[in-house]
Amino acid sequence: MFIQNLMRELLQLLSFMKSKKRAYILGLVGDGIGQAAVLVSLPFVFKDLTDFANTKDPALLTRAIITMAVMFLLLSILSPFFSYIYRRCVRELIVNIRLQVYQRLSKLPFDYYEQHHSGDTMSRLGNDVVLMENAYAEQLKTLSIILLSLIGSILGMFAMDWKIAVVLLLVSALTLYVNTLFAKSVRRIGDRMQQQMGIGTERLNDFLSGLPIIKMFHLHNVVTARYTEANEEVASSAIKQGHKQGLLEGTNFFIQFVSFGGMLVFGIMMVSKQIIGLGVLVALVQQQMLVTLAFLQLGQVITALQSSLAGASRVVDFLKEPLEPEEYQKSSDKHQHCESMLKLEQVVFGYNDATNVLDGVSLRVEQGQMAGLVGTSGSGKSTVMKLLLGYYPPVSGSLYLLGKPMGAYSLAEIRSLISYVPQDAFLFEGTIEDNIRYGCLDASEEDVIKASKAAYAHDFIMELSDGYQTKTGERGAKLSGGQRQRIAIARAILKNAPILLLDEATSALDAESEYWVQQALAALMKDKTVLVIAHRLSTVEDADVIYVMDQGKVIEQGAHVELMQYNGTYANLYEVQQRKDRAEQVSSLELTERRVSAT
Ligand SMILES: Nc1ncnc2c1ncn2[C@@H]1O[C@H](COP(=O)(O)OP(=O)(O)OP(=O)(O)O)[C@@H](O)[C@H]1O
Repeated sequence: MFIQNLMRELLQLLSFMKSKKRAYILGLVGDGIGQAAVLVSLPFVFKDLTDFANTKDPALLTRAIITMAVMFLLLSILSPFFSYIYRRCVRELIVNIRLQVYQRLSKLPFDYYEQHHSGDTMSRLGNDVVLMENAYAEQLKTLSIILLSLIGSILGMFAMDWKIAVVLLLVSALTLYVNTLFAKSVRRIGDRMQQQMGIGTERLNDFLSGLPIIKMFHLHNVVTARYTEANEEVASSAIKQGHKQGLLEGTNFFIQFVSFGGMLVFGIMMVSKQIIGLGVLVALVQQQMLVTLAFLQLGQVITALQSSLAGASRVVDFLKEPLEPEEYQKSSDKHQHCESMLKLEQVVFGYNDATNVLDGVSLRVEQGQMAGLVGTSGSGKSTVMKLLLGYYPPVSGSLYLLGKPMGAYSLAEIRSLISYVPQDAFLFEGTIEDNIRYGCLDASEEDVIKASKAAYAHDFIMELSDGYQTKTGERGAKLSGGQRQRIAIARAILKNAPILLLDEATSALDAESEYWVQQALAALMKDKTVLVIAHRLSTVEDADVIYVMDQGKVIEQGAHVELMQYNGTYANLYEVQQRKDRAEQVSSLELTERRVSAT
């Protein structure tokens, strides 16, 4: 069963080579034959030399010298050649696998990213692919040399004396059995260790992305303890693995010591009774040592291969993750039409089967209108955006864009119709120009500058040391929150999609930054159909229509004045926010007065 599984996984590993499989096997076996041939021929050379010492027959000496010369010549010419062939295949394959992992990562459905920690994925791109590379480049090569020298040595033993060869083979079978017994549990520990390393990477990732929060809340000890815990678990598994390996090696040594000792004693007795010659005994001892070494290495390489196969199978699993379909979910209403630019009709949706996060939501935004989406935290506002972006299909109900059901579009088309500006403006590592151009990759330099001017970003960009070529740093860390937002808005302006989804930033910007961001947003919204999630209700006071959400339902809708007159949830929320704003203004005034009087 173990051997079957091992073979299945090895074949799976080889299947990745696809068209390069033959070249890889040729290189591997060619290199293996070169190295194994030298090892296997050495006992015959020793036999000839020993017999020459006894008989003084010069033909034996000549044969020994020619055999050695041919073998070493083969090794020095052919081995580097074959080694180059298979190493090249491995390098190309690993680059390709990394690319496949990366490409799959970018094409997975949205819920994959929400369900999996980025550290786990980093671990697959890093640790697991390195383990896979080890399997191709090192362990399979060692395995091929071991197996070839094992086969050669066993055949050599039979050529010397078949009866002794049978006894030695039985000992070898026992060693192989013990090795496979150990390898199973080492594999289990290897699997666990890979998972724990993944958790360690997740925690390291959290540490790096959350560094400002860690410093602010003095969480060093907490996060270090979490990382140490993951690290200690890896260490404990590594110790267990080391313990098993030690036991395996000890057992192997014991078996081989007994067989080697027995071989020497019985061999000398047979030589003294002239059943076999001294040359044959010397060659058999050599072959016995080779077989011993091969089995010891076989144990080690199978153990190491277990860890690599565990890594490889995680990569294989990842590459089997279903991709996001190119088409949006098909529905029977594909040919229906509606007058609105954007519409949700009785939409029901839940992230899992247990609860509905949206429970029959209906809303519409007409061409050129601005609609606000407000409500308590967790009421489902961002979920509405995710459905409009095609990240998730609804359980029931219909969504329309530009008068057509979303099912009439491909996902790429849906996303080309929409510009989405999230709360946290994300910038990629690279220059400011690159970041703006992501809105439209064909845009000229003039277009980029025009969009930046419209987003009130041009002036501050020109004040930076390298202007548009300034590096943004990881996630835009070298820029302020307001600057990041204006660059993200310039990107959206460049995209020029007819529908705009905005998630208003809740992060406190200073009054000046906020002013410029508002100006940039006004430029972005011009002539667009806009749906904006508003956390400060004052931002949607001028909206054509406001939808108030609560627990996955739209509970009120209308213009600001109408909703205030209705005196329901919206009016209540508005009053609460006004009181809060007034209280904040008073306390900031008091603070300023205290500072003035203190000076
Ligand atoms: N990926 C997810 N998996 C499971 N549940 C989720 C997921 N995302 C959101 N939810 C749940 O769905 C509900 C609605 O979340 P949503 O983010 O849409 O609310 P929201 O109104 O935008 O809240 P906020 O104003 O705080 O951003 C919440 O109960 C939330 O816990």
